[in-house]
Amino acid sequence: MSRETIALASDHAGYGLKSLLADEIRTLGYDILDLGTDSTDSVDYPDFGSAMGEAVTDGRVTRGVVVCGTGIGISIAANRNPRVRAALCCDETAARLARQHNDANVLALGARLVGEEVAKACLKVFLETDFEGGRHQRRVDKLGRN
Ligand SMILES: O=C(CO)[C@H](O)[C@H](O)COP(=O)(O)O
Repeated sequence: MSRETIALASDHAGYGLKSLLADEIRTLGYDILDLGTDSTDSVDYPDFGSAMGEAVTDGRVTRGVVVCGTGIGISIAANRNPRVRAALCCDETAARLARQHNDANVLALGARLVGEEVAKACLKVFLETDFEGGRHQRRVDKLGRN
């Protein structure tokens, strides 16, 4: 069976955490599509949130992770794409519920706000938790029509 590819995107503030999460994603048994940025040189988070939206829309990936300083800007940028349901998470519970209730397809993290261990825990839960469907499916369907 082929391995799922998980896309990763960050700005300069998220670059370090993105690199760490790339290793973690491979360890968990997935492949990586790295959409940048590639260093801590200052860049603009909308460019990378939008790159994630394009990767989801054109089918290169079904899930991804975005990181900036707070996770706020890059999640706003990613969510401008109608195919993206990016969830900004600060703990494992949020990451689990983002999958179970919202069928989130992009995990957003704030590198300046969450520690590395919390970020790795959020990632693992995000990748390994299924959408519950049922009443939540109706609500997610409505998101797609807005
Ligand atoms: O968190 C962010 C957006 O929500 C950015 O990472 C942050 O604004 C970058 O700031 P600076 O240019 O001062 O490094």
